[in-house]
Amino acid sequence: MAAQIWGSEKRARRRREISAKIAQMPELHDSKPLPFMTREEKIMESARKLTILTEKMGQIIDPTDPAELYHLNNEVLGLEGNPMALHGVMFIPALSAQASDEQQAKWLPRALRREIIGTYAQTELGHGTNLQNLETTATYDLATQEFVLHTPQITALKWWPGNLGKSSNYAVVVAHMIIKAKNYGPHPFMVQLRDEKTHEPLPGITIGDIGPKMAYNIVDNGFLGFNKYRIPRTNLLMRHTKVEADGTYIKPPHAKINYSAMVHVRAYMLTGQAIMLASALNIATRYSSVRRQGQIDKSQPEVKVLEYQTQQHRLFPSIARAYAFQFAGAETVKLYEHVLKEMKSGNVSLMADLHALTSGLKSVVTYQTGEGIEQARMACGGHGYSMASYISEIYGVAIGGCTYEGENMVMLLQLARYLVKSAALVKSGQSSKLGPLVAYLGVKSEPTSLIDRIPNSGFTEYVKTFQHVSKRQTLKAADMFFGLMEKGEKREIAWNKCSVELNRASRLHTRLFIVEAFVRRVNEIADIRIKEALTDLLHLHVNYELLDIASYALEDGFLSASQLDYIRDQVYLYLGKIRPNAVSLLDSWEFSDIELRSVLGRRDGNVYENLFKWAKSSPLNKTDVLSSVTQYLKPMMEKARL
Ligand SMILES: CCCCCCCC/C=C\CCCCCCCCCCCCC/C=C/C(=O)SCCNC(=O)CCNC(=O)[C@H](O)C(C)(C)COP(=O)(O)OP(=O)(O)OC[C@H]1O[C@@H](n2cnc3c(N)ncnc32)[C@H](O)[C@@H]1OP(=O)(O)O
Ligand SMILES: Cc1cc2nc3c(=O)[nH]c(=O)nc-3n(C[C@H](O)[C@H](O)[C@H](O)COP(=O)(O)OP(=O)(O)OC[C@H]3O[C@@H](n4cnc5c(N)ncnc54)[C@H](O)[C@@H]3O)c2cc1C
Repeated sequence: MAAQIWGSEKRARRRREISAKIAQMPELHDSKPLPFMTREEKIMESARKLTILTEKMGQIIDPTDPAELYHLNNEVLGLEGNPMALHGVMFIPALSAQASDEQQAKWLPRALRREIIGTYAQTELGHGTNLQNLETTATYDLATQEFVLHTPQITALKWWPGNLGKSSNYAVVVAHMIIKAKNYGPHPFMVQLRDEKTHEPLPGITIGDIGPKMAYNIVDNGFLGFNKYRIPRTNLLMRHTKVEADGTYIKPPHAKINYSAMVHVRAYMLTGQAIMLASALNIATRYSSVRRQGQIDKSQPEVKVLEYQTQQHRLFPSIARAYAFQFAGAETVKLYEHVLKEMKSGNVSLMADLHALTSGLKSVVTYQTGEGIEQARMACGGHGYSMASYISEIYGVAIGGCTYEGENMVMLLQLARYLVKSAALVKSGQSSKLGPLVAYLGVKSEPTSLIDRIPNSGFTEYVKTFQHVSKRQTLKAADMFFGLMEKGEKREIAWNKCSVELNRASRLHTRLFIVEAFVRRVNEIADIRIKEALTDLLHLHVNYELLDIASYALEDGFLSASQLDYIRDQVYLYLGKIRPNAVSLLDSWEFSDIELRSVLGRRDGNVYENLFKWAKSSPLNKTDVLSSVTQYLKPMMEKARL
């Protein structure tokens, strides 16, 4: 099963080898539990480990393999981030995709050797989503052949970029490029921020940390202002766009090609989300098979809480989602790598499809991951609320994904644009022009679902039902939009008035894609036992998801009330079937105790003894009487006693 999760037997084996090596290297372990450290201590600890990794990484992993890098990162540095997180996740990908060969030769080896640390600075205090209204400017000075970066007012300060505050000395900065008074829109520039020897900010640069956040507090998200700060013309990233010495602008082959660093993270982050969801569920499911509370049969001893159907209903559909996200994520990364290769050789025809797909997936996956982790926390009762579970940290980090790389609602609306265009093709009889991901929009569906009548259809009837509801909602939302415009409403106003319905279509379309990716994977599996276990999980997934969106299928009678009962019964049936495999389905992800960082989720199940040990190690327990008591509470009580 680990081979299914991680993509191949070799990958699963490599993960085990890497974990085993790390287990033997105490210098790479947390020196104490992260929840007991201050933010400064955590950053220090993380930087300490980073320097060891820079020396020894080659002995542990293949540093050119993103999956191995990511595993090493999760084990050693953890999911709260690190002082170089953006260096690997966005700075290097931005240079790789957007810098010319010559620029790459100059900067990439330095970045890869870690001579310099970089980040990706785009969002501003006043604008993040709406890139067209970013305020930072890069004005070309023809006389000196330099760009002058400037922050015209406080709202134009770069705000949020990870590791910008304190750690990075370089950044890819997105600014509006102005040449001879003409604004060419946002473009990426390579900018040195700090002196390479002293790490002091360079003159003309105001920079710092934006303060603590809900999670991710090892990352120094920062602010940055420019005061007429000059960089050479050749610091504009020029793989796709060029500016010649005389100010001539050569436009890129696709208007949004400079957005590739965002698409990179959107494609890769799905796996990250699946891992976080599976981690939280691993903790909750292991704990649920240790925790005994109450009796189902009063004549019997207390049961493991995992025996309760409500507990299973709370956890198991999310286990299925974690697998589904992992499989959909693997497909998306493959597609992304393909499109990136094509883009490098000038073929940009697949960019729109990739953008639409990653926008929808990013939104649905982060939202449902957040939901699943929160349920996992509650499933652990009181101990879930303790930082000893580590679930609250996982939750805080995971839901950051609902916001970064494009706020979820906004990204769903991006997918909706693509769906509406596709609906227009269907309506104008041009279904043959639909791309493969939306081809179903042009296919006539049956009058009713056959889910309960052809139960062994290999999930075909389920897929058809998802297709039906997605198609219907897409065409309905598109009709609403076109209808408003026909009545004379301006396009943007009409769009806004339909946007809730449009986003519903985007979610349904994305959920269909996730189901299809799960079905595709299960169909490929040769090993009978693995196939059986995953088929059960897929049954739970399709029934649970369908129940969740049933109103869309009920309203036009595609599903009947009795079919809904059938679907509900299937959910209960598969909860019971999955119960014996539940812990194994999560243990198969092979998270080490080092990586999980959870007292509740330990592999050995020795929860209570370790919770007590953990509590005793709390800094508050270093002394029996705190100074807050001697200074304030004791005098107060004494005064009251007089
Ligand atoms: C050993 C230690 C090492 C540690 C490192 C580990 C390394 C591991 C390496 C690899 C593994 C990676 C694993 C990653 C795991 C994930 C971890 C996550 C870590 C957390 C990091 C967080 C970092 C966060 C960063 C950011 O948030 S950066 C800022 C992101 N900002 C946004 O996303 C802004 C959102 N806004 C937009 O995208 C746009 O403004 C817009 C909403 C799309 C609108 O754009 P605009 O220009 O205004 O467009 P319009 O003119 O309206 O036109 C729309 C038009 O354009 C098309 N379009 C838009 N975008 C694209 C695109 N990207 N591609 C193609 N087409 C695009 C769109 O479809 C429209 O087309 P139509 O008009 O035809 O409809
Ligand atoms: C943990 C974290 C890490 C980050 N790292 C980086 C980084 O490394 N580099 C970087 O540059 N940035 C980074 N960001 C910033 C991030 O990319 C932005 O916060 C994000 O893109 C959302 O933009 P915003 O904050 O402007 O939200 P806003 O756009 O102001 O969103 C506020 C609300 O307005 C709604 N809204 C906005 N526009 C529309 C619209 N057109 N239609 C409908 N509704 C709309 C949204 O849906 C939301 O409900 C990070 C953010 C976080 C939380």
